Amino acid sequence: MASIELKNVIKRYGTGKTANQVIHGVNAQIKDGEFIVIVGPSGCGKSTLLRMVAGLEEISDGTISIGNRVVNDLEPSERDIAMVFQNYALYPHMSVFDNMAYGLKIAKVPEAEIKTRVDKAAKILELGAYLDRKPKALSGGQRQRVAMGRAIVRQPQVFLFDEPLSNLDAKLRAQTRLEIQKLHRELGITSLFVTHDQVEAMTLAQRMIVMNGGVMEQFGTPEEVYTRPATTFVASFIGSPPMNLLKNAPDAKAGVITGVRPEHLDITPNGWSLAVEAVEMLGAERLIYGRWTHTQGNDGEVVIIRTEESAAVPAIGATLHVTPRPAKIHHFDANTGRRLETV
Ligand SMILES: Nc1ncnc2c1ncn2[C@@H]1O[C@H](COP(=O)(O)OP(=O)(O)OP(=O)(O)O)[C@@H](O)[C@H]1O
Repeated sequence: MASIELKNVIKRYGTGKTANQVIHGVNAQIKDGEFIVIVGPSGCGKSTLLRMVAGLEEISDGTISIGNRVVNDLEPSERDIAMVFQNYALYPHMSVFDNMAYGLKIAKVPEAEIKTRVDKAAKILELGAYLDRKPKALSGGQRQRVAMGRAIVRQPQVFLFDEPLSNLDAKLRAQTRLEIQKLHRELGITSLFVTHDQVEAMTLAQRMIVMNGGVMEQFGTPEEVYTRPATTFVASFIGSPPMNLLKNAPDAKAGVITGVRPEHLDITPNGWSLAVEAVEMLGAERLIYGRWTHTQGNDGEVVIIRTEESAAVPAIGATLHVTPRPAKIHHFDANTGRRLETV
């Protein structure tokens, strides 16, 4: 097992005038045994970051260390990592056993040792009954587990996961998420897990790196990221529906964005005045969309309120008053998007 350190890591594709910088100086210290999720929208650079740790992409500037050893110039095979890909990358003509054993055979691990390690991984992943099958005779979830098994048997210092769950349906994704958590509890191997799915990030991460446009916007526990987002981007990316980010709240100061999550707005006799535009029933809860009544014309700003499904349903067009819970109000600089601690 090992810690991982990223120091001012930069990635450029191309050179000279055509160079395109896609990672803009990422700094992060990952502790030995931590499970870290890198999350962000498509194109934000999360795969590039992971592939630089893996050694599949060159690092343009900065350093990456694994277990106190700078790995910038090391081949992937020298980094003591194992990677699980989105498409599993299994060999179709090999049995499950051989798929898991392949890397060890190449590394000339003795046969008895290979068998011990594959059997142990198969037991952990409940693949024991499938060792003779070919990948095509497995379900998507089972293939996924074989891909993980292949990573486990290598006994690496670090696991790298690149969207490993995105080919699974919603139910299997939720189930595999739990299996990955269990695996991490049992093996305790430092892990970096890339996803664009905020629910996956929130549920799997001990700490998460939120990326946007090649910049690390925040690095913190899911709780920190949710309760104290560092920027308007993080506030709107994590949480569904997203945090209301309001320029026109009645009590707002110029240049300050007021942030409040839909669940932190209470319907009260007085308070912010909104005209109800739509109501959505989501099962256990209801979303109400309201537009300011105090701004002239249509400023495009809609406030979302989350209520319990048992709460009274307002009529479309009715005026609704809501009050944000004082301890749950956030403020952001309208220019930089950064969190303001005092307003
Ligand atoms: N080989 C390449 N040459 C030039 N630009 C690239 C190359 N690979 C990736 N990029 C660019 O780098 C940026 C980051 O890509 P990356 O694949 O890391 O994003 P991502 O966050 O993993 O996205 P996704 O979730 O869609 O996979 C993108 O703008 C992409 O177009």
